[in-house]
Amino acid sequence: MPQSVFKLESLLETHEQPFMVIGADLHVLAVNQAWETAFGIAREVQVGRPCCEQQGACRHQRLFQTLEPYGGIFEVDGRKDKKLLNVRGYPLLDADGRLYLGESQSLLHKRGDEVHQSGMVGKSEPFLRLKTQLQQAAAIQAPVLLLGETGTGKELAAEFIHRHSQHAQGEFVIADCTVFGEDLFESELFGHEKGAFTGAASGKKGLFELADNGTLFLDEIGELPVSQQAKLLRALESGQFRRVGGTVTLKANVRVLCATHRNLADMVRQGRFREDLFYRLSVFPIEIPPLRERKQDIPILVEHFLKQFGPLKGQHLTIGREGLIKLIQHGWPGNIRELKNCLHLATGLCAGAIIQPQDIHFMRMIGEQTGSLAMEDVDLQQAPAGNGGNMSTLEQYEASFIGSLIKKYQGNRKLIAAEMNISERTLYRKLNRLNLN
Ligand SMILES: Nc1ncnc2c1ncn2[C@@H]1O[C@H](COP(=O)(O)OP(=O)(O)OP(=O)(O)O)[C@@H](O)[C@H]1O
Repeated sequence: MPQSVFKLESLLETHEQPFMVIGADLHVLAVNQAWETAFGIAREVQVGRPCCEQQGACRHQRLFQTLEPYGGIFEVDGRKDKKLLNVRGYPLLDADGRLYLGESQSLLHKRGDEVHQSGMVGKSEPFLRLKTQLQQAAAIQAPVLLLGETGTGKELAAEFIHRHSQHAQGEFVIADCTVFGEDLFESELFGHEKGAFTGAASGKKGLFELADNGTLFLDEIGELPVSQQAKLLRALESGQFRRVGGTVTLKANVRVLCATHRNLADMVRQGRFREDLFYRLSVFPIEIPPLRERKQDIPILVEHFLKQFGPLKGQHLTIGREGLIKLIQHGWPGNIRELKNCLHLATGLCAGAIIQPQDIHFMRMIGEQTGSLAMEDVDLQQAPAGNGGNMSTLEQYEASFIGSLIKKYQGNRKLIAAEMNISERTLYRKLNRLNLN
């Protein structure tokens, strides 16, 4: 494996979704730990295998030809059974300009016994209020709209409601609305019959059917194209739908939960979200507070994540007092996901069994808030004393990666942003931060 890809592997580990890197020869180059856990296959077995059964006539092959990122729902073979995945593929370039394919593969549905067992952790006032609301939501049937910034735990909250509801024995099906373009939405949600459109070689159940007697979680509902919103509303109101190309009306007993990081009420005012669907979905709105407003949860979250990451190092990990203070002083724009990723990286960088300040690196963002909680409000009792040191390679790595794209595209930001699959605005911020302007 080329040296630069080897370095990428440590970045893969900060990815909480199953993630795979495929080479231009259509063989698997790397997978992360989340992938091993989701599929029950060790990386030693998977690395070096062909990318998929239809190798050569597959989505991976197409990406190497077109360089176009893709998204959608695909069926793949797991160790025990076939699994439905929400897939996103991106072209990746290493520092030497070599092209790879990175694919995130999140499981679309989880049976009761697969649903997150580790649960939600927290003990702050805002967290306990949230938990009470989630318990109330689980006890009734009303549609729930989970609101909150990215990484605050909306998906985990939806799982919590599912697990504590009367639908707990059914499936928990996750539909990521960001992958449904105009064409995909109807066939993915309601299914299609054989021959319904070009490429429909066989009939397929939709997510509504898969979630029968369970819960359908529509994540990022604010991203659903307006043209598709009426179709969703119709199905929610009648509880009935038809597969694309089908003549039979189907019914499914589904609890629907939605989440968004957007202000849907504003979107309604701007005509980007249907008012009738907004009222239908937001009967019980639940706001998930950002981490900066519940910093009292940081010590217990740190302990929780270090318990998960310790075994990766074969060690019981703790954090030094200075390290914990550094975490508490940060604003956490990426919320709990950012904290988790930060600790994952710190686990890798930490030389001993105690995480030190120099092991902790933040992704900096412009306009970041620091939070209003005073240090003395946070219980530091559990933190042992720490010591010092230095280092940071993550930003250098990012800078050299972007530098190679600047060279490749002669500074054309549109093309660079497209290749990195980020907005031009985000690229602009990164360039400023990394002094690449
Ligand atoms: N209270 C919590 N206790 C433990 N882990 C948590 C908690 N809240 C969130 N997490 C973890 O943080 C990560 C992000 O959570 P989640 O995916 O639910 O956020 P989200 O709000 O749905 O994010 P996005 O809007 O970007 O999809 C996950 O790994 C989740 O397990």
